[in-house]
Amino acid sequence: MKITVIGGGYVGLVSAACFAELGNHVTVIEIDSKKVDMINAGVPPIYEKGLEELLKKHSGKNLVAKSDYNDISLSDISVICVGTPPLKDGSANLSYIKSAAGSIGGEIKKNPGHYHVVAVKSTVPPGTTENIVAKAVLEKTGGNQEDVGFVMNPEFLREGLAVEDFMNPDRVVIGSSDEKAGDVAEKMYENLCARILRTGLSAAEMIKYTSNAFLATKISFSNEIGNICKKLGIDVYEVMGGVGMDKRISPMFLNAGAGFGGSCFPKDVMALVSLAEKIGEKPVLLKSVLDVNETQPLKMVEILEKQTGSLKGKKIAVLGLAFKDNTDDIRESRSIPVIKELILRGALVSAYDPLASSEMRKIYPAINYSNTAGDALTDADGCLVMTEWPEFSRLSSEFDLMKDRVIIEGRRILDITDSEGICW
Ligand SMILES: NC(=O)c1ccc[n+]([C@@H]2O[C@H](COP(=O)([O-])OP(=O)(O)OC[C@H]3O[C@@H](n4cnc5c(N)ncnc54)[C@H](O)[C@@H]3O)[C@@H](O)[C@H]2O)c1
Ligand SMILES: O=c1ccn([C@@H]2O[C@H](COP(=O)(O)OP(=O)(O)O[C@H]3O[C@H](CO)[C@@H](O)[C@H](O)[C@H]3O)[C@@H](O)[C@H]2O)c(=O)[nH]1
Repeated sequence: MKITVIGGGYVGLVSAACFAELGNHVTVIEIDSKKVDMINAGVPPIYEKGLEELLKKHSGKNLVAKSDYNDISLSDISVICVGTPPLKDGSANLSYIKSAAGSIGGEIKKNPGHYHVVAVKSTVPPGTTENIVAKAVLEKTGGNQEDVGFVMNPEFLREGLAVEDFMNPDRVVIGSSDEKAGDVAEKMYENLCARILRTGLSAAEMIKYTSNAFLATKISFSNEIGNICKKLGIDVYEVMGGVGMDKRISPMFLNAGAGFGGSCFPKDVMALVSLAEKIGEKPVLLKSVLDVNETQPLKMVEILEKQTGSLKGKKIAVLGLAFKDNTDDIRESRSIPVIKELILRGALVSAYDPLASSEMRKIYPAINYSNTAGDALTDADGCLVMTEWPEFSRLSSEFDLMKDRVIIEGRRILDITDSEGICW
């Protein structure tokens, strides 16, 4: 089928490449012309495992990028994948969604009699597809509801594993305004072996927020238990290993340490808090999830300073800048508040990340960036491990290069014994 993907970022580009791999004809509409050129040249603007291979295979054939919205109503479905970043009050900024929906509506108007589905894949608060997207589209089409259907099809991929997650989803949720619209959306996935859940529009929107809030809650819960365990001298990883063996709990997302970063968990929990407060609810638990996550990285610096004494003038190696492994994305990375605190306390930061140094340089141009973990560790008075990069688990003799072997583990990734490193 013919699919138009609006927005060529993490979700849009990965979805577009995977839809092409599934045998569809895909057009990506992206307002950033640099990204358009890169996509058409088969070069991914972001790092994501497996994406380059898919672009090389499909770009210029059944995957094309462009900046204008012309002719999109000739495709069967438009899938909106633009950003929904947080506003100052924590609520989701829906201006990109509104603008994309208006542009789609303008094109649908030019092609009467051709049925087109508008699907939202971006994470949006309940009611958005119906009250903002459909409204913006129908305003442009003059209220013609015959030729258009609406779908909310949330995306659950994780960065770093995006292609794999897209191709092997636990479920595909399709919320729709009516059966016909939902059937068109379901067809996009027909070559994928996936469990499909059909719901209403608002339920699909809420499933996405609730999934992220629940996963973030598991992490903050593990961090709180980890902090208690630490005071009691108990290994929280041993504890959570046992807890996660209960099928009702599952072992996933119970890793304590530096807390959660990324463009989704912090933003989506904040948006849910903001939404709850607007309708007169007191989201006590969700607020605590964010509170625990804010203090967690600073705890690492406090533990470090307890070991090293004053950080003033001390060289501190920060291993890992990306918010998680296998990505160059530093959005809400826990390294950001940690580096800020280290600088405030007078430390000399020496950072290393396999992919994300150039991104972090935009925020902290004055700290030292090393080309290897060994360089960052040489003569260091202390080390903080911030990202679960697999290459860090193989580090060993590199720690001998430190002046003092003070290692604070934020991700429990190192293959060193507990007596050598301090972790949750
Ligand atoms: N990043 C993830 O892992 C992930 C996973 C699931 C869901 N989501 C959700 O998906 C949405 C997109 O996230 P992302 O990380 O891909 O964002 P992103 O910022 O990487 O990409 C958004 C893209 O949309 C483009 N854009 C903005 N307005 C446009 C317009 N009117 N027309 C065409 N292009 C436009 C931007 O230039 C940008 O390239 C968000 O709502 C996010 O919460 C993200
Ligand atoms: O046990 C854990 C697991 C993860 N993390 C941290 O949590 C953050 C998020 O990790 P992850 O969920 O793997 O990556 P994201 O790409 O942010 O994916 C989340 O956010 C996406 C955007 O909404 C969703 O689509 C995914 O389902 C959801 O997992 C990272 O900083 C991890 O280091 C922990 O601290 N402990």
